[in-house]
Amino acid sequence: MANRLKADKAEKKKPANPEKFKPEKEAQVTVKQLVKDERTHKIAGAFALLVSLFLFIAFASYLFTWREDQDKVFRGAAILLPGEEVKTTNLLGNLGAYISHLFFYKGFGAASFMFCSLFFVIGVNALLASRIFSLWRNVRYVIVSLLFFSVVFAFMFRGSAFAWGGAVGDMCSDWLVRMIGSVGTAALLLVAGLAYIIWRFNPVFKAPSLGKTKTPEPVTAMEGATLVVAKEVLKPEVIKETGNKLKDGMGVLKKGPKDPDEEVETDLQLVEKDEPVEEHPEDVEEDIEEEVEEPEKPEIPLQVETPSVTGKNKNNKPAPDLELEIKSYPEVNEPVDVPVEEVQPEVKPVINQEPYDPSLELRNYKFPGLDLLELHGSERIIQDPAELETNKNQIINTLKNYDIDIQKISATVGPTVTLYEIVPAAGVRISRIKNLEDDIALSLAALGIRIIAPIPGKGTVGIEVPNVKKTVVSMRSMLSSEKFQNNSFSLPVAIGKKIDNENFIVDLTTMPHLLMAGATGQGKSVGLNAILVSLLYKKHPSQLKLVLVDPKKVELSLYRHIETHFLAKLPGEEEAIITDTKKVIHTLNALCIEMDNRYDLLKEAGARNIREYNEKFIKRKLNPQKGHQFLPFIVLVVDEFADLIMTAGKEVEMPIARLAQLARAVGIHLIIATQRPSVNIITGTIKANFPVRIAFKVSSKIDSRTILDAGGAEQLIGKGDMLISYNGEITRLQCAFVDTPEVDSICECIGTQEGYPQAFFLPEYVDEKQFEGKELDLDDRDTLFESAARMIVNSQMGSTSLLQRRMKLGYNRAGRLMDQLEAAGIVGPSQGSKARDVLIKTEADLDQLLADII
Ligand SMILES: Nc1ncnc2c1ncn2[C@@H]1O[C@H](COP(=O)(O)OP(=O)(O)OP(=O)(O)O)[C@@H](O)[C@H]1O
Repeated sequence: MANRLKADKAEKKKPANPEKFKPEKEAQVTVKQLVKDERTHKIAGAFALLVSLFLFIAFASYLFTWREDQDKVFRGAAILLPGEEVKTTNLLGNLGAYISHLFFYKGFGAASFMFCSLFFVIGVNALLASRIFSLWRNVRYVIVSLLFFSVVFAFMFRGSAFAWGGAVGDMCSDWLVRMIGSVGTAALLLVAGLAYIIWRFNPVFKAPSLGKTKTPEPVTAMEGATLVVAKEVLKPEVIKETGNKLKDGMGVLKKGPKDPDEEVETDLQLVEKDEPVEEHPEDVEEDIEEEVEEPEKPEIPLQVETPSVTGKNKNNKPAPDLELEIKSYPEVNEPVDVPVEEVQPEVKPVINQEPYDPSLELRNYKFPGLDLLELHGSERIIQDPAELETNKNQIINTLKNYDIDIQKISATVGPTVTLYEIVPAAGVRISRIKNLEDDIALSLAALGIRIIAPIPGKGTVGIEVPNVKKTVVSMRSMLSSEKFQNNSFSLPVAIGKKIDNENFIVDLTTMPHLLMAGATGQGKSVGLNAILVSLLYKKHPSQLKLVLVDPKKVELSLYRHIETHFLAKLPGEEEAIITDTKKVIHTLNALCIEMDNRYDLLKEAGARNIREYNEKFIKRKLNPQKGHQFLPFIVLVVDEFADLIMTAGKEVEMPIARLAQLARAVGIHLIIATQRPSVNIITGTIKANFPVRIAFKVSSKIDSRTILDAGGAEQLIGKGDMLISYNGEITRLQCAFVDTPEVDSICECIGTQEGYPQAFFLPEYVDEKQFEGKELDLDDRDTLFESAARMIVNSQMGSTSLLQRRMKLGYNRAGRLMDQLEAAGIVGPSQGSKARDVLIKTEADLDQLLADII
């Protein structure tokens, strides 16, 4: 890799004559570079494996040939000299016999087989250029086992001619017997063996219950309890080991940097896996520190972190609650049905005292299973030590060219990019690095480099470099995560993964609206699908209604199957998914009416928001006869907002702005996407009302500023790489990926189940302009005149707002109807804020009156 670096430099100088590079490149390789070269490591690895095999065969053979060869090998290394006549019977000849003799007879006896495992571990790690096994833990095991087993064997086979315990075992065993006698030695060895087993496996001992004495709950009930107990009774270092052990069980190994035993000897050692786990995003974390060797070109240690899924386990100590998260992982493989919170298994007669159950009408509704989603490739983050090393060196050298020295550099490997976090040397001003941003990006010359100087809240500089091999973040792994399954969010949406692998799952109600922009083909539609799918996995049809606007006519059409379950539309409309601009205006205004109506309901109920209102309704504190009803959340999704603004301008912008300002409290949330993030589309009004904004890759810095008020989105690398501005912070995420066939099968799973008789109706919106200037004329009665009259007579309440709510009308139309009812003599004149008197008392009288005037 060092050669490659040099070659790169050479290329820059003499691009015209590549023929000449090779000899030059070869000539410049120094011993140090050779030692660090990955090819050297591989050769060393292969050699170590060979040694392991050699020892194993020689040792095994020694078990059978030692007697014959013993007198020959006693002659020492001389038997290895050329011209020596001695011939041993070991399968690996004189060398095999001599080495076995050294290890067995003069060393550790039969325990010497442990050396084979040590060389095997070294060989595999070096050959595969990754830390398949933990070297230092193996070294520890080998040392302990050599000592323990050599003593045990020596003690057990004291009279045997074969060197079961070797010289070391014999010596220790004899000493112990002299000190504490045979019985004492046997007891000590037994206790030591047992102590190790307890330490390693932490078995649970249950006391037999005595009579009626209450014994505490067995801690074996769950692993978590075991860990807690272990933590209480063990020393800190034991706790650490236990934590590691438990993690190891899941194929994850974590190194504790503060343990001097575990200081790492090489420059870049990244992932350690005891057992590879295929399908889970893993927590792998390491700290690697190294001394600065040469003052002129400091070797700066690179800390590599692939932090925990929660991202909180950054100090390399076993996180107390980590185990719980890990325990939830296996569910990734299995279909996990989203808990059906409000669906009751049995049909119970509705008794007024019982809480109201909004899901009762579709009580057999089954939430889609996770098996409908796919795992797109392995979720394991791919770390290439060579890539990390090259990038590290390039960053250090580039900054050095600008006279910027570095104190420390660490790397966090994310699904798409790696964040190199730099602590500049004392005296280097971060603003200097900021000013050199473009030059540094140019020198690093990789597509998609983003420099964050400084990283908010830290005195460090971040450089994000795209990974050569990127990991797709599957929707399935997001939705099966503990954080998604067990949150109390009203509208949970799984958006993607942060660079530290933490799942970015947020409550849409807290956003409360979302603006998404990005050039075409960069992952917007996938992002919208990810949000919609998250909602469909968590919400019952009674709790959520979607208003889908799709001027492009293709992106959201998949959702037409769930019309009678989840979609809302204008009464009288055929299609639930709105594609026509004129209808969009009607729909937006209908949503405004719905919002006003909901505000009226909330006011009457004395509730501050939809949650309080629904709680009261569920507790049957609100009278449905007075127009109260359970209010589902409504999410409006507009895919391609630009088309609408271009054709309808203010007519679209105004209701959207009004909804964005006011609709949150009544449970209406907007998600708006556009591929043209220019200032005439994302106007000041829109921006001011959408505090949470997502940018996929855009074509210019100006576009990025239009969306995020900051640059950066032009440097993203596409395919779901995104920046989200949330709570005033800009975070880079890899958007969760859900493919069209997956969305299709989810919609089909929902669509084939029993739904409501029709889609959820939004209030009717009639363009008020059409009534303007018209005389009140009973011959020109509103089409709803008769039903309005019946409703008023039945309820005996001459209230315009009741008319609005029950019949889902706008204020103007309801007012006009009321005037017509007055003209017909059904209600009395307006009495200010009080309801009008109803002059017709029975339906029979009304029939009479209607017959007269029609
Ligand atoms: N999160 C993701 N992970 C992996 N690949 C992705 C992701 N998002 C998008 N892609 C890839 O990019 C392609 C384009 O994505 P998508 O259709 O969402 O783009 P778009 O921005 O909606 O485009 P348009 O505006 O033209 O509809 C997808 O087909 C997929 O191959």
